[in-house]
Amino acid sequence: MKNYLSFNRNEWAALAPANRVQVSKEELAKVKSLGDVIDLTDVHEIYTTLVGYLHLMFENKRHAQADSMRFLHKTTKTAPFIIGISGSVAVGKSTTARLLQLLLSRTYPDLKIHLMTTDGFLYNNAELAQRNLMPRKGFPESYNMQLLSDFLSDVLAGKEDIVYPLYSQELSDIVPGKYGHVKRPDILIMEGINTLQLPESGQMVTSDFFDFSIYIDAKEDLIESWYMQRFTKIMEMNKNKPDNFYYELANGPRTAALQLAEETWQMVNLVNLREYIAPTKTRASLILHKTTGHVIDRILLRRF
Ligand SMILES: Nc1ncnc2c1ncn2[C@@H]1O[C@H](COP(=O)(O)OP(=O)(O)O)[C@@H](O)[C@H]1O
Ligand SMILES: CC(C)(COP(=O)(O)O)[C@@H](O)C(=O)NCCC(=O)O
Repeated sequence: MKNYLSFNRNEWAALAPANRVQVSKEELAKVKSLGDVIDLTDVHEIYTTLVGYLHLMFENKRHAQADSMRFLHKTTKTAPFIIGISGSVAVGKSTTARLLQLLLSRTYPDLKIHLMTTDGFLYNNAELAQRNLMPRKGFPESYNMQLLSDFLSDVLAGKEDIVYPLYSQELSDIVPGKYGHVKRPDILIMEGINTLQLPESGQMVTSDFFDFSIYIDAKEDLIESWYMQRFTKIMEMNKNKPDNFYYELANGPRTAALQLAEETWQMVNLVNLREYIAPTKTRASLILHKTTGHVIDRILLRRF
């Protein structure tokens, strides 16, 4: 990894700017996905520096855009700063994304920050079944990449109100008739397993639109344990909701449910990680490496 600067926790924490944001345990509790505890020390030792660095990149882009427009004698709306977050299923992308949104908006209250996931650009289950792609959910061909690329073009073009489909992990499907709205944010955080993938043909890809990208990295067996824990938690939370995808699993034999989760990890998500997600790691501007207990132990920042 010659093209990355490497920092351990202490070295990274020492770079934190002075304007530290105060976040309470209660606020952090709202960020956690499913009952996990996020350590306040992570906020101080990892995220304060990260938020400061992202703001520097954000300001650089604003100035560069303004200079360029001045030179060209043009006036144009400022395009949003787009941050992509990538990594395996269950590595902690959405948790990190929510934490970044909270901290960026607390540190810079004048900025409008929108958070979204690329899960909404998966084909819905009926369409996946029709294309024989159900066992390939999450793989590149299971996403409508053209729709995602068109969506990002609209975001950068500064369209006023852009709609996008929403995915529900509890339904395990696209939510019919429900949409998210992007309304000219200053910063857009987009998380998803496919955010750093390259296209099969020459079309634009998500990373072409990113100003900064983060890859969350960890050992496979750790991610597997986080996947299994999350699966169990979602199942427990939905054991009384008959409309839910997890309802029958939660009310049947526990060993069968856990076996299904284990098989899904081994045959779908782990294969996807090895073949399509991990190879995109070295395209990221920053790699956050996690160890046991989601503790970030190394930060790699791309130099070129
Ligand atoms: N920093 C963290 N501390 C504690 N638990 C975490 C942390 N980050 C993620 N988790 C837990 O790990 C699991 C996977 O995280 P999640 O954000 O859902 O992953 P992804 O979006 O990558 O699929 C969830 O149960 C989540 O609560
Ligand atoms: C929707 C996903 C592709 C994305 O997952 P995420 O990174 O949001 O956890 C994934 O949750 C998924 O459905 N994978 C297919 C196999 C499974 O059910 O886990």
